[in-house]
Amino acid sequence: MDVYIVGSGMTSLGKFPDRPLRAMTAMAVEKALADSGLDNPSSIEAAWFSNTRQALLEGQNGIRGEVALRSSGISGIPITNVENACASGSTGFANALAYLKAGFGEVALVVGAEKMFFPDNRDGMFRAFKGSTDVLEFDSQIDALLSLAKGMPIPDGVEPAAERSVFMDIYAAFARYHMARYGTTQRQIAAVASKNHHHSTMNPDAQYQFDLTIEEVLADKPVSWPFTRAMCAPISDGAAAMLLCTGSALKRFNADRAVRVASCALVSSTDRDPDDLDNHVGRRAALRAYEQAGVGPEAMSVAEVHDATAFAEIIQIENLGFCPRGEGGAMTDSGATALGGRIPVNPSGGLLSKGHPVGATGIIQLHELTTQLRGEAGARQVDNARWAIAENGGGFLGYEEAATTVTILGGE
Ligand SMILES: CC(=O)SCCNC(=O)CCNC(=O)[C@H](O)C(C)(C)COP(=O)(O)OP(=O)(O)OC[C@H]1O[C@@H](n2cnc3c(N)ncnc32)[C@H](O)[C@@H]1OP(=O)(O)O
Repeated sequence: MDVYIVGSGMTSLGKFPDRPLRAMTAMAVEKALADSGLDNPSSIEAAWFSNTRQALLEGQNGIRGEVALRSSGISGIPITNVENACASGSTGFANALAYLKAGFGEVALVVGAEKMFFPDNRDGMFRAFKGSTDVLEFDSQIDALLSLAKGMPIPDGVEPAAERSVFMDIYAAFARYHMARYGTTQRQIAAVASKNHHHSTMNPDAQYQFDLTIEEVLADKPVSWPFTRAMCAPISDGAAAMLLCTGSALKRFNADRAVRVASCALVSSTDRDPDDLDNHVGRRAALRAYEQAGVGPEAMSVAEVHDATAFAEIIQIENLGFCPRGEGGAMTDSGATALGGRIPVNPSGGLLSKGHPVGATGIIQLHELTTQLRGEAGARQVDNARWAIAENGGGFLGYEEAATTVTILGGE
């Protein structure tokens, strides 16, 4: 059974100390409903609500979805709260898709909302990231990662930032491993950041809309070597919402603007050998999504990948099969992943520059791809976009993200 995206909306992203989670949720839902042509939510049969940190930072309880959606007039229907670290948005999407494909209903809503910026609680703001790891095994897992990275030692005199998310250290260790094994350079990692910052100058919803040259990225404040601040996703507030329906309900919406969901593969990490990148969680998700959709990487027109750090984009374009293993840095250097290149990656500006409100990110990526496939992306529009792919990863377990979703849209 085919499922379609028939309504999509997001808030602008940024640091909004005066904007509570409920207000952002209501803004995103209102936009998605308006986009779908519905003037009220009464035909929504089930909803998924993705959020990772309000329980930690605001003492909210476990019924965030029921609470936040009530002000949008959504109640009485099944509402499922989703927490799967930075992959929460796409996990909600995968579950809504399964519900529709199984025939339980015809119209479903997926919402991701996150409030991360608490200027009066900076310590808590950074500490909350650790909740997306195995906190009981954390020290031994970090030690294992650091030993993996020892082939590329941190240069003398480079100090980490005093305040940072633990994920910047985790991704830095992965990056150093990749540098030692494949010769990836810090400059190539900076090139990803420079490209994505340039893309975000064309995205009015992006948190940062300024250009940064590779030299400016390299000269920014060190966070965790090889990363500077401009190579790290920022602290962001924001929300996104999406209405999905089955083919049988499509006639109730504007079918011309509907976007088909071709596949969606959610997988979790394994105890793989650290050198066995053929079984990397991102690679396994990509292979499964391509198989379900019946297409391969060569068919893709545009991608949104989870660049929580600039290095992450390098390994994920390898996992998605856009280039051979180890050549993600060289592919970035070639310009193939920039707008106008062979396969533009993160035309939205990516997490690095558009922003990364973690529980909402998976849906924000799909919002961008929906906009691209509809031909409505303005200055950042990818020519003749027909197939689009998103990769959304979250948490840390073993030697990889704890969860990864790859979703393919379009093809009709
Ligand atoms: C699987 C996963 O997805 S894990 C990833 C989850 N997300 C994270 O872990 C978040 C990682 N980020 C961080 O830890 C922090 O944002 C840091 C350490 C990179 C930067 O923190 P700070 O130095 O405190 O910077 P701060 O957030 O106060 O920003 C200060 C200024 O730096 C600049 N800046 C911050 N981030 C960026 C960026 N990505 N690009 C360009 N400029 C930036 C902005 O001008 C910002 O100004 P603003 O406050 O008006 O927005």
